[in-house]
Amino acid sequence: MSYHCFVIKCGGSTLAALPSSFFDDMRKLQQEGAIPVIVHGGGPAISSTLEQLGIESVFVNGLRKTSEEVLDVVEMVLAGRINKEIVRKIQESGAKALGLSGVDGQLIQAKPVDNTEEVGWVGDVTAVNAELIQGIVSMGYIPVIAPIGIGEDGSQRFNINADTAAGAVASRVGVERMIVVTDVPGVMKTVDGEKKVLPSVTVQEIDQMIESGEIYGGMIPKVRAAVQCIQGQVREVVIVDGTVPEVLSKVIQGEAIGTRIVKEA
Ligand SMILES: Nc1ncnc2c1ncn2[C@@H]1O[C@H](COP(=O)(O)OP(=O)(O)O)[C@@H](O)[C@H]1O
Ligand SMILES: CC(=O)N[C@@H](CCC(=O)OP(=O)(O)O)C(=O)O
Repeated sequence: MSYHCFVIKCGGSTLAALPSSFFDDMRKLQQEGAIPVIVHGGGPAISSTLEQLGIESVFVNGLRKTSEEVLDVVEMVLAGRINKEIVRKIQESGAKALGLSGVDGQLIQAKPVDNTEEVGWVGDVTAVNAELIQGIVSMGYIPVIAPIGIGEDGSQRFNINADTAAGAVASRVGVERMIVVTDVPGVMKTVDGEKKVLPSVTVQEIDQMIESGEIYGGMIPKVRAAVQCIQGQVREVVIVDGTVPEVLSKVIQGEAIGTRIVKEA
């Protein structure tokens, strides 16, 4: 795939806070020849809809325990409301967007995770229909992908963590870069009693920080997906705060922003 193609993972933590200028920046980059592919989350919206329905949210190691009932809500919220909200915002900026979930065109094929008895219908990605993504971008549309996977038999749906899904799409489409947009300015570490954003982290530092508990919760699947990506073709993964003005352009221009996870020399 094109050298200029990049995956943007938009976290549910920050979607509502993303200013319209974020989407204007995306349109500008596309006009300049970059090719954005979006994979989005929506964890908080799923949890609040479940709460309205009187269903408790349970997480096992950061993954939502997904019963058949929960899976219906996950698909409804991610592939429905959240996906269309992002499509609308991109269209409002003047760019073309096409929303789909991993079920459509068998975009994200998945199999049950190993600890399925604990977490239920949560999936790991087995294949990505990269040709479909290439087709959509060649027509000038920005693909907006909800992280629902489809099993090999074509009938079973799976709930996939959005960071994991974004990492798999980035690796398998063979993009240059993945930008993880979230609600913190990057991977943070307390040094001499002061919380600082790390400009870059190595795979070894990531392992140590998970071990020590300095990286926890929702940051764990992000750094794990980043590590997986950079072991393939992806050159760098950058974790940034989506509310920083022109954050996408800044990352692409190589400005010192957020936390970069790059291949070690
Ligand atoms: N070392 C760390 N640096 C920054 N954030 C961290 C770190 N460890 C854990 N976190 C948590 O990870 C959260 C981001 O993950 P998450 O809430 O799942 O976001 P998203 O919805 O964008 O995927 C941050 O808000 C923060 O609470
Ligand atoms: C298996 C699993 O945990 N899936 C996630 C999918 C959404 C997601 O990952 O959203 P964020 O990016 O906002 O965290 C969930 O059900 O919440």
